[in-house]
Amino acid sequence: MVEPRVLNSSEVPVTSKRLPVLFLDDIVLLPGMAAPVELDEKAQAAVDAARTSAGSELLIAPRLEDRYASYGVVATVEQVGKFRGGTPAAVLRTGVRAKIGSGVTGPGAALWVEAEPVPVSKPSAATRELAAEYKKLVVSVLQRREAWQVIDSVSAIDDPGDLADTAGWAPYLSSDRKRELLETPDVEARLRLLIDWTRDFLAESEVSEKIEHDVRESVEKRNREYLLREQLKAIRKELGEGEADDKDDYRARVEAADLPDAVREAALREVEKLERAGDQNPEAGWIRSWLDTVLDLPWAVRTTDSTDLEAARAVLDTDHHGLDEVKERIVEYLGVRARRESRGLTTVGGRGSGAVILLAGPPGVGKTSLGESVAKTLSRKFVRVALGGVRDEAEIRGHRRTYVGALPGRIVRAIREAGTMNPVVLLDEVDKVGSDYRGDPAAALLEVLDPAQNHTFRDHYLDLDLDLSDVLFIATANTLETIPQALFDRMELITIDGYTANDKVAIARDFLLPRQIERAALSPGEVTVTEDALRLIAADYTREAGVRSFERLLAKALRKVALGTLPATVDAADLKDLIGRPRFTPDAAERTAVPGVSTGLAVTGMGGDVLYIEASLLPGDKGGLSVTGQLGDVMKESAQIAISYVRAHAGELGISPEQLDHPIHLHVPAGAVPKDGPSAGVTMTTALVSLLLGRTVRAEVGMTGEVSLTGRVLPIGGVKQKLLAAQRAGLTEVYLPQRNEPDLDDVPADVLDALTVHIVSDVREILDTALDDVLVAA
Ligand SMILES: Nc1ncnc2c1ncn2[C@@H]1O[C@H](COP(=O)(O)OP(=O)(O)OP(=O)(O)O)[C@@H](O)[C@H]1O
Repeated sequence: MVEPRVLNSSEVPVTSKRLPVLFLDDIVLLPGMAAPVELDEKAQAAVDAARTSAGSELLIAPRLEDRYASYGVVATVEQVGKFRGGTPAAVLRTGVRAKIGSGVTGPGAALWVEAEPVPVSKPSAATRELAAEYKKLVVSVLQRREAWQVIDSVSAIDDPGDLADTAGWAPYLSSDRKRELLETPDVEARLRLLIDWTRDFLAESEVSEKIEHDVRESVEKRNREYLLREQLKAIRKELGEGEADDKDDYRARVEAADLPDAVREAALREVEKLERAGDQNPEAGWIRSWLDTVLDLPWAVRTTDSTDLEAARAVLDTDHHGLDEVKERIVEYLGVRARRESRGLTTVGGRGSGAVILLAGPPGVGKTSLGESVAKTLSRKFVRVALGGVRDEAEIRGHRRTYVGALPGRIVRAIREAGTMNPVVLLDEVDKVGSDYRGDPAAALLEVLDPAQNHTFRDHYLDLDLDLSDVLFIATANTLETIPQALFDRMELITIDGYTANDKVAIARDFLLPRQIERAALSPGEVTVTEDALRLIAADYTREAGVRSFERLLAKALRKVALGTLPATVDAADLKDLIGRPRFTPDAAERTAVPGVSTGLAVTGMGGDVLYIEASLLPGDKGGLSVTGQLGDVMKESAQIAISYVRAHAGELGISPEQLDHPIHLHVPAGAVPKDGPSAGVTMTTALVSLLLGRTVRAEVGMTGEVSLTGRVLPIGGVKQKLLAAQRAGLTEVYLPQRNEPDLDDVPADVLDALTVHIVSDVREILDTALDDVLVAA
C-alpha cells in the first residue's frame, strides 16, 4: 500500500480542461491519494493518452451501473509497469475533484471528457468545527488500530476538504460510500456524512469489541479452568487420590447408591441442577455438600439385632457392677420390643408405648455407659447426641439449605455417624434442653421420638423423609423436673440413684482400676491398689453419687505411680502423697455444734446431698421471719409453716413467749444453688426449736419430711438418694416420714445396716429425740 500523500489545496489547478477518462470498477479514489491500478485495454488507452499530453493527466471516474458519474478526480500517471503476474498497471496520483462535463472524441483510442475542477473556497467557521469534530473521530478510530503514524499525518491536515478526502483510505467505508463522498463537492455536507458514518462505525466497533472481548475472556477462562482441572487431576494422581475424579461424578454415584426411590429422584434433580450450574456457580458448592450428605447416609444399611435376652443380660453384667433392677428393666424392655417387632407392631404409637428409655440419675452413675452396653447387647451401632445447652430448634432439625453455612441437624448427623438406620442413639441430658426465640428443640425432639411420626422425620437441611422408626433412642437426664412434660410422657423412666460405698469400691476394683491401669500404660501385675485405699477415696476424697471423681482420682494416682518404681502397692497411707489430702471429712459435728443448726437430706441434680439449715435470733422486738439462701416459693412457705407451728406449740415445747418477740433469720447455706421443695419442713422446724431452746441438734442425725401446720410429717421423694447421701456424709441416724417406709425396700442393705432409720408421723417425735439434752450457755 502506498502511504497517503496529502495534497495541499494550493496545489489544485482550477481551470477546466479536456482529459482522457479512466473508469474504475472496484476501487474508488478520492483526491489526495496514490494507488496502483490494473489496466485493461481501455484503461491502457487512457493512460497512454495521458502520457502523451503535457502534465500526464487523466480523469478518474467511478463506473456506475445506471449513469455516468458527475464527479471524478484529476490524476497524474506516476509510473507504468506490470504487476507480478504480468498484468499491465500504472501508479496514479489523484489531485483535485472535478465535475465531469461532456465527452469529446480523440485524440487516440481513449475517451476524453471536459473536466472542471471544483473550486476550493475558504472554509467557514462551521466547516472548521465539523472538521475538528471529524478529526477527533478519525483519531479515535486510528487509536483503536494503533496507527500512530497515520494519526500524525491526519492531525497535520489543515484544510477541511482535504481532511474529508482522506476518507478514501478508510477501510471501514464501503466503495458506495466513498463514491457518495466523491459526488459530494460541498465540504460541509461531506464532513457531515463522514461524521455520521464514523460515529456509527465507532459505536458498532465498540459493541463488537466488547462481544469479542467477552468471548475471548470466556474462552480463556474455560481454557484456564480446563488447564487447572487437568493439573489438579495430575496432582491428585501424584498424591494417590486418583479416585477424586469419580467422586465428582455425582450422577454415577447417585445411580450406583442404594437409595429409596424418592431419595434417588430428589438427588437426581439436584445432580441436574449441578450439571446445569457449572462449577463457577456458588450454588454448586451447596448442591455438592447436600449430595454428599445424602450419599453419606446409610439409607439401606441395617444391622441385625441379636435378640437373645440371656446374652443381653450377660453383656450388661460384664460391663456394669450392680444395678440389678436397672439391668432387669432394660432386658424386659428389649424383650417387649423384640416381641412387638416379631408381631409387626413396630409402628404402634401413642403415649406410654414405652418408645424410649429414660435413664435418670446423678452424673457418673453409668447412664452413658449403660446406653453403650445396650447397643452392644443388640449388636447395634452406638451414637451419642449431646443435648446439654441446646436452645435452637435447628440444632435438632437442621437449617434450611438457603441458610449460609447450613448443616443437617444432630439427628441426621448421628445417623450418618452411625452408618446404619437402626443404631442406638443416646440423647444425653434431655433435661438440659432449653427453648428460646430460636424455636423449641423439645418439640422437634418429640417428633423424633414419636413412633407415629418418626418414620417420616424431616430435617430442614435434608428436606427428605428419613425413617427413624428403627432407631432405638435412649435418653439420659440428671433431674426430671426440667424435662418438658410432653417429652417425659413418651419415656419409660428408669432411675439410677447412685452407689453405696461398697458399690463404689467394687466398681473401682473391677471396672475403673483395670481401665485406668491400661490408660496409664501399666500392666495389671504392676500395681495393686488395696481395698482400704479404695474405701478411703470413696469416703473422704469424694462425695458424689456416681464414680466420676473417683475414676479421675484413680487415674491421677496411677499416673504418679507409673513414674516411680514398679511393681507398687497403693495403700490408704500412700494416698496423701499421690492425690493430696482428703477433701471431704464428716463436718456434721462441726456444723451442728451450736443451737439453731439442723441437718437435712435433699436431692439435687447431682444426686442426694446433706444440707444444713441455720436459724438465728436478731435483735428487736417486732417478731417476723426473714429467709435467705436462694429458696424457692415452696421452701419459703415451709419456713412460714415451721414458724407458725413453733408459735402455736411454744408452750408445750417449753419455749418462752419473749423469745418469740425477736425477729428470726433462717438461712440455707450454699446460696449459689437454688433449692426448693417442701421436704425441708422437719429440718426447719427442728432448727427453730433448737435455736429457741438453746439445745444443739445431735450431730449424727439427718432428717427429711414435709410438715403440716398441725405438725404432721408428710411423705417426700428420693428416699434412696437421700439415705445414700446420709451414709456418705457419715450420719448414722435418719428420720423419715412414716408414709415413706415402703421406699426402704429400694435402699441397699449395706446402707440400711449403717443407718438407724426412725419412722415418724409427727414432728414432735423428732423434736423429742433429736436434740441434745445439754443446755448450752448462751
Ligand atoms: N455400675 C457400674 N459398673 C461399672 N462401671 C461404672 C458403673 N457405673 C458407672 N461406671 C463408670 O463410671 C464412669 C462414668 O459413667 P458415665 O459416663 O456413664 O456416667 P453418666 O451417668 O452417663 O454421667 P453423665 O450424666 O455425667 O453423663 C464410666 O466410665 C462408667 O463406665
